Amino acid sequence: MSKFQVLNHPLIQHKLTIIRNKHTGTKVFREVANEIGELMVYEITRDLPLKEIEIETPMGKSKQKVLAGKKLAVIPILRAGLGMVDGVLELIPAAKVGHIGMYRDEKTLKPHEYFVKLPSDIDERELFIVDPMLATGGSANMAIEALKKRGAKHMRLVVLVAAPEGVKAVQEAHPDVDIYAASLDEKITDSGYIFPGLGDAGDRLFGTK
Ligand SMILES: O=P(O)(O)OC[C@H]1O[C@H](OP(=O)(O)OP(=O)(O)O)[C@H](O)[C@@H]1O
Ligand SMILES: O=c1cc[nH]c(=O)[nH]1
Ligand SMILES: [Mg+2]
Repeated sequence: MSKFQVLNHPLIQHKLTIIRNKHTGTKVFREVANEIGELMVYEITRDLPLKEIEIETPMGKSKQKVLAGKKLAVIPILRAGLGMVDGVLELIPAAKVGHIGMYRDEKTLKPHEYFVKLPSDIDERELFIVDPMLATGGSANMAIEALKKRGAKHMRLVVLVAAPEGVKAVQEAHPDVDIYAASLDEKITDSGYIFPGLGDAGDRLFGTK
């Protein structure tokens, strides 16, 4: 069974409340969603490997730590996942970015894949799949399948708001994929939205409603 972890850092929780608020407009929503993405990646990269190199400080030679150069990639699930990418790249600017386009049928809630473009060495990279919302888990599961089909081996799913149903669905289908969320919310409503959630993340990010 994969790990599911809620990142309880006070800054993450405070910022999540800002974007949950229906009175928060597109500009602030976009800024704060990216900030949360950045903070979440800070929290989950604590296990990145380091190596020692020799450098020279103004005082003389010394062995010091740098990242060991593990290859990383950020994979936003379009559209809403785009709202976390810039935040992630603030901390890991050398990461490659792969895109997976997915939309959920409003009636059936079933996901449909419409675009996949990934770094060619996807099989060598540790992937951070980002999407603000994990509701039924259908979109995340289809994105993970699309990645695995193309050779991806190591990936984690990073979401802002998760519903219990979505966490269970991903854990059952992909026990090798750890899930990180800023919140585990109560439920999915009859219309397929997470409650209390934050509404339609894509529409709020891009102002399409
Ligand atoms: O867990 P699920 O039940 O699959 O729902 C979650 C998905 O729904 C939203 O995308 P949406 O289909 O609204 O597309 P958009 O990002 O283009 O708005 C969201 O960004 C997730 O990808
Ligand atoms: O609450 C939800 C569920 C799916 N997609 C969203 O954007 N919001
Ligand atoms: Mg949407």
